[in-house]
Amino acid sequence: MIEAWSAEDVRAAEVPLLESGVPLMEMAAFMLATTSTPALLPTGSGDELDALPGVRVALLVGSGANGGDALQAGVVLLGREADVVAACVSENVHEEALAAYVEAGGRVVDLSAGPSSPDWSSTLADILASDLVLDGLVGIGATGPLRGVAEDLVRSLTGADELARTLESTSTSTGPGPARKGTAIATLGGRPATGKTERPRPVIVAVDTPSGIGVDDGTVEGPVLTADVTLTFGATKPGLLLPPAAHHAGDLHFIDLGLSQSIAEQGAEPALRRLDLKDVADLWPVPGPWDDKYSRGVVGVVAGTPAYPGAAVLATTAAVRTGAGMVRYLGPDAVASSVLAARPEVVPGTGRVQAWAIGPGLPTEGAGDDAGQLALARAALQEAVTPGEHGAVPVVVDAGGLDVVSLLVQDGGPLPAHVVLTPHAGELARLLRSLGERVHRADVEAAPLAHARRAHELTGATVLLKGGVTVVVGPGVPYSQADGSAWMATAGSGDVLTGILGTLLAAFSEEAVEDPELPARLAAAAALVHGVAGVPPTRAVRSPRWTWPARSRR
Ligand SMILES: NC(=O)C1=CN([C@@H]2O[C@H](COP(=O)(O)OP(=O)(O)OC[C@H]3O[C@@H](n4cnc5c(N)ncnc54)[C@H](O)[C@@H]3O)[C@@H](O)[C@H]2O)[C@@H](O)CC1
Ligand SMILES: Nc1ncnc2c1ncn2[C@@H]1O[C@H](COP(=O)(O)OP(=O)(O)O)[C@@H](O)[C@H]1O
Ligand SMILES: [K+]
Repeated sequence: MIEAWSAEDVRAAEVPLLESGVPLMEMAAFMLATTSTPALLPTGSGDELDALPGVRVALLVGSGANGGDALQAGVVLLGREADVVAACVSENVHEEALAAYVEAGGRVVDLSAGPSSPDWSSTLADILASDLVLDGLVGIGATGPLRGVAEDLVRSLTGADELARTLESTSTSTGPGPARKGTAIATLGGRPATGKTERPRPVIVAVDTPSGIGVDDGTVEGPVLTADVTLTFGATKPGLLLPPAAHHAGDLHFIDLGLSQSIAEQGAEPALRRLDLKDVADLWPVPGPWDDKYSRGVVGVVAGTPAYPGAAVLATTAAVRTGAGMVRYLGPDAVASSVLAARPEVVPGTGRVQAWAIGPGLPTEGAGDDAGQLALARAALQEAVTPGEHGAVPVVVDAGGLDVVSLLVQDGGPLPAHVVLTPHAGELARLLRSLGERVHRADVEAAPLAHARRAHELTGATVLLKGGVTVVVGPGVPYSQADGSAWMATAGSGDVLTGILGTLLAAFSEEAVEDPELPARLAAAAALVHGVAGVPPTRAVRSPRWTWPARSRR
């Protein structure tokens, strides 16, 4: 499991180590300089301490310790014969680190006057022509989006038009580095232009965090240099795991520096968790010789209408394939026939269930409901709220079922945490609006955690917000899962998640009702399994070790 900690907690954990003289910056910088470089060496000779003659490195240096890390890494890289330039966006950069860097023979360019600095254009060209860029503009000390010269620099590096002008007006062959091929402009951000031969661009390593992200909340309100790799120190920061900032972090690599223990000693809760394969394996219900179909868990699915029968097929299939003891289907005969044709083991009609999975393919409230599916969904939700003979029943609610939730909350107040809502951003905005909030899809996409949290506060339910990174908020520490791939952005994909989660809730039916934090964990586990199942086969098993992105050179 990855646990992420707020900037404040990380700072507090640093104090005892710094007071006892642990050279945290030097340690961070050494790791930065060694783990960043193997991919820059010819294949097969990737030793972390090899000399790097001819390798060009650009340091983007801000005014705090983040810039200090970059400068100290520069010292190590200079010792390995790399050609290093430090682009400083402030007159006041970390004093000791600068002195050590200058002493080691490093080249410094003062860009503190911004685009009017005499060396602005040539330095941009140097940065673009380098093999490795260390982004040390700002780290956990960031307040708000990038501003001032740091903002100007990142905007210039990521803006194709400006780059084109820069490269036209300067020679790009600056220094002893390897010859570069190709003609088109390489920017350091955005999508590569299709159909063009891109110039090879530097590998970008973010120092601690990509500069300018919301370190604690994952927001992105200004320009950010999208990294290939982020080397984060002491503890993973929530913003590295939360969308939209997570999309700028590249591959995450964690460098402990001995802070984990210090953080644990503070006794605080992490700000965010991410489950890994081992967590899910530990959690997963594996049947034993004493099990029968009822003890494994019965899932009741209310999904699909004659207009959308496929949603019912997908949700029931996912529930069966995830390992439910039994899947019951409730819905119109025409849909039940499709379900049974695909999954003959599904049992149509009513009966006792240990969890409900409701909503895929259901009409939204007011859009007509010939088949009475919304009434079935409402009845299922009542079983979560009002315990029956066998106690309360957990429910996962998706798509059309979310409208029923909104009516129930308006009528009867908060729901228990064993009701798990699984909206995408548009559905969450609609749900929040129905509860009186002024929210649009774009607001949810800009701050997914905050909006999922708001929906949890207003409904009481556990909220799993789907997307490229899935966020889950319940009564405990929230989760963020990023296990799938963009190939999963396809109609029907969410119906499968509903079925998977239905099976997990059925397997842990009583526990999920007793422990209000468990549904969020089960929801995160379901998102992980859904993601792994949705990744193209060659990527299905990802190495837990950090590997360089394929586009790095040599
Ligand atoms: N967590 C750890 O264990 C360690 C942290 N270290 C480094 O120390 C960093 C934190 O250093 P600092 O506290 O000095 O803070 P930063 O270096 O992250 O940023 C503070 C500086 O950036 C400026 N700044 C703040 N917001 C800005 C914005 N939006 N736009 C432009 N400039 C902005 C401030 O004026 C200040 O000078 C970490 O990110 C990490 O890189 C390492 O040196 C050692 C170990
Ligand atoms: N870009 C992406 N990368 C990874 N997963 C994605 C991406 N886009 C969507 N997904 C996942 O695909 C599923 C889509 O679900 P949903 O939007 O409900 O689709 P539908 O309603 O058609 O079933 C969600 O689980 C979501 O997390
Ligand atoms: K940074």
